[in-house]
Amino acid sequence: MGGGRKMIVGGNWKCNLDQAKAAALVEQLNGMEVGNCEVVVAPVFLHIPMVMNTLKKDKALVSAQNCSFTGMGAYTGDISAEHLVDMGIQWVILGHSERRQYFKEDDEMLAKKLEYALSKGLKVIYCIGEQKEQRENGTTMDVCKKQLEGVAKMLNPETVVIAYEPVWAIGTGLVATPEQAQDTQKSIREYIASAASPDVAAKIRIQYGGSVNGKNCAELAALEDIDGFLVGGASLKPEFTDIVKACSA
Ligand SMILES: O=C[C@H](O)COP(=O)(O)O
Repeated sequence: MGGGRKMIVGGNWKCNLDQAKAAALVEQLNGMEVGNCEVVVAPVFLHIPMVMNTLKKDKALVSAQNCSFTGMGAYTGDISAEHLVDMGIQWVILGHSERRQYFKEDDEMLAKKLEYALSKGLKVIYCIGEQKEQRENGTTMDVCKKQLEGVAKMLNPETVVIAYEPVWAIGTGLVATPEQAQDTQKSIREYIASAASPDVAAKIRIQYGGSVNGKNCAELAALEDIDGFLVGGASLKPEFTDIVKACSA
């Protein structure tokens, strides 16, 4: 939390929850204190209309977890940015490591997705982060720079949030130490200053993601270059409201 940037917390529900559980979670979210924190939650596509109809907009907005690199057309199984906009959705998560790993989305495709989504007026949480062996062999920033270089000129602080998610920390309980998270996010901001501009770097929000929970969030939220969180597992539980609270001061 630093530089006058507004904190933003995302709840990425991934491919989880049936309708009844998603509805119960919305009920909890409707009671949370958000203060000055911006909150978005990303249900599975099929649940988005229900969540949009029941989630109070002064608590959280709804995000999609992905969208196509194309517009509408003959692309079986895909969902375009135009569909999201038509549904009143304002946010989309792009480049999550699970999309990179299981669906083979590479930097080139993700740059196309980002460009297309932004051109249709969506706001984007754009995910980057290194694998375990890359952390161990000291190439974390090489990886993050490579993931950012093709999109650096598209980084508008009004419409893009970066989510730094070390892959080894996702769903493992191995949260990055405050030093690892702060040092990496500071370096990411320095890279953005050189690849985009110092003004963009100062204003763009960088979330941390990877095993954030109700207990470790406060220490991480206090760090200069952490502007919120992208939360997976804990976003499905009541403790998500504690994470938002830690970012709401
Ligand atoms: O999008 C969220 C991240 O993948 C973090 O997931 P996690 O909080 O379950 O580690």
